[in-house]
Amino acid sequence: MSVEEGRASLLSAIRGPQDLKRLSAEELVLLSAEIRDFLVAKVSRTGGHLGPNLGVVELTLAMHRVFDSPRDRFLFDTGHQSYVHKIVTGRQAGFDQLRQRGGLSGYPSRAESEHDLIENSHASTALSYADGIAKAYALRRENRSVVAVVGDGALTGGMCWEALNNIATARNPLVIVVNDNQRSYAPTIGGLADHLSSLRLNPGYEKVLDLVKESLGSTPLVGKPLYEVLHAVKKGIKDAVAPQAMFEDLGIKYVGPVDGHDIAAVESALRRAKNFRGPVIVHAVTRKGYGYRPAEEDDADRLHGPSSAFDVETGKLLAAPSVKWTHVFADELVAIADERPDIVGITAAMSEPTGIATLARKHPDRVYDVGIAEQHAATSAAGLAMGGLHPVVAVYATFLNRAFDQVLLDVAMHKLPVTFVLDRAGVTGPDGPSHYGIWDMSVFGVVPGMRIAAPRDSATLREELREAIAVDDGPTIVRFPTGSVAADLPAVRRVGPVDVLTEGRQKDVLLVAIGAFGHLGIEVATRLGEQGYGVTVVDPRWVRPVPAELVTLAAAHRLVVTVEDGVRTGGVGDALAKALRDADVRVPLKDLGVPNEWHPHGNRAQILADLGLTAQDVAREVTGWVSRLDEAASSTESLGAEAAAPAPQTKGR
Ligand SMILES: Cc1ncc(C[n+]2csc(CCOP(=O)(O)OP(=O)(O)O)c2C)c(N)n1
Ligand SMILES: CC(=O)[C@@H](O)[C@H](O)COP(=O)(O)O
Ligand SMILES: [Mg+2]
Repeated sequence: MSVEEGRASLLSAIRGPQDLKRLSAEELVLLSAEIRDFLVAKVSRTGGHLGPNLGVVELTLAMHRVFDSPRDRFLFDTGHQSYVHKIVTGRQAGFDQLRQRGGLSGYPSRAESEHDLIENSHASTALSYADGIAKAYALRRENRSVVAVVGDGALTGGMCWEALNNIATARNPLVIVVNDNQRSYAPTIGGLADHLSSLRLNPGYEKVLDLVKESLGSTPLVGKPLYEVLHAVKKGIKDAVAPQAMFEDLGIKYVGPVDGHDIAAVESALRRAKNFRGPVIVHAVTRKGYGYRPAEEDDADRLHGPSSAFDVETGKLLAAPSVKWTHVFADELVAIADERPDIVGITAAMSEPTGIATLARKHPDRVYDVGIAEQHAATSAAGLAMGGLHPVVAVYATFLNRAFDQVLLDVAMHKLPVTFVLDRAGVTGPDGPSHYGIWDMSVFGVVPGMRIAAPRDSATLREELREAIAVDDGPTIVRFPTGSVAADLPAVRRVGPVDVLTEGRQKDVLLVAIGAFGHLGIEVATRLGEQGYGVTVVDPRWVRPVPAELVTLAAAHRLVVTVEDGVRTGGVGDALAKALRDADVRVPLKDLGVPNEWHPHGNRAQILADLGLTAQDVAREVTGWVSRLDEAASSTESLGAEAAAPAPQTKGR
């Protein structure tokens, strides 16, 4: 059988993990190569997390050969590295629709498979889940293994250490596979990364220990003294060769480092871990993008997550480059930082994706990468502000959710000048519900003293970023969506902070188009204008607290409609409705936005269409509402006319 034929037959014969257990060492090597070919072939057409998954092929195969999923539970921290797990658990066919509406999720999905558990794509959660599950199995006396795969990047997240603290004292059997590929997107930062490299660079003290045991001969333990000698030797060796094996000092056994691409070595380590009756870390050293040269040579992020189809030969995206919201932000931030030495940037392990890297290239001493640690990012920003600087914290909108308390009490309560720039705000899409950035205008809108800006295009992004950074008595947020920036949309006039984008001859509808929905608003006004209705479209620019000028504008119209790329519950529409009530302005308000639900993966445009957030759908809705107002008005008029006219003569009563 040729290698190619050999390859073609192996993967196609894998229907489930049981099929892995009968493979020989040679077949496993062939299968690993075939899986890499499969990953590159499929992800090059759909986009997705290629680098992380190329790095866990052998690791995942070894896990499924040593343990028995789904009886034994597999937890993937962040979940972006679960493609191989999906391939060997019966989902190869789904990869043609990876991350597409109705297709395979890019993360574990309980709806897809009994083998999947954690669906949240936010990092650093797996060990907490694992601690809980292990406690449940202990209490229920269920003899099942819990295996958590956590990346070196995810380990920089605080929750991991909260979990390890508990795992150590709970002492339940629990296998923690540290997938140490030395990178998040960029090389993983911090003391932990240094510690892992110190462990990588030292021969595992287990190996040295084995050498000592061999040199002592296979003398059976003849009693306490010899055991104590051996144990003292082991302690000394550990201190000598793994100077800071902090995991063991925490009370968690450490196995490794092991070559994460050597299936036999990983299996051996996992079997030891499986048989160890307590918490154990298996430190697997892997390479992100392993086996695919364009990924291995990608200095930016080892092809961490190409957002769409790419050329297999080069790894380069096929889509023509466009100006992204992120680029506009990054350029303006550098311009501002050039003018103001007090401006510093913070990223949570996403320097390139958020544009902070652009600032770092110009002012390397004024950028801090805190690791995947958004809570720390917020409160260390508070510290930087207390120290006289104005930090700009750039994160994806969804990731700031976990730092609500820090934003509320460490930043806002102290009235500190920190600007949070939320990229990927609103409906995102391919990464599924836990990546939607739809909560910020509601959640952070309630923070006293917080001011939130939602630019509609490049010009307003630059302008509102400057306005935000100029605020020195409290926090600000500037939020914008994923993808290409909208074409500039000039205002016809400005009322306070509010831009009027167009106005009709009569004031039938005030359409409040928030953020990137400015163009949608203009199109809706055009459609309604064709039906004879006058629509004033405004962009508030600063959306929380809602500008008082919106109340005044509303009072002059028959109907107010708000459209926002965020949840309706507690959103801008809700806040404006409250403002109208408080001002006793009795104009009906209809708020359009994202329902407060879990929305599926797909692409942004499709999802917005599914939610009725298109110009055509909004125009149809508004037409219905305003024509009902007409009907009500005309029936009131006719009722009025009837009331004025003599009552029609009726035959005696
Ligand atoms: C709370 C949170 N912040 C940021 C991210 C974005 N993110 C996704 S994967 C990743 C890097 C993860 O690095 P690591 O855990 O080492 O996994 P690897 O990709 O190296 O396999 C980051 C920062 C996230 N998913 N969750
Ligand atoms: C899991 C992960 O890496 C996410 O943060 C996400 O995939 C980023 O996607 P985009 O940068 O393409 O929005
Ligand atoms: Mg990593």
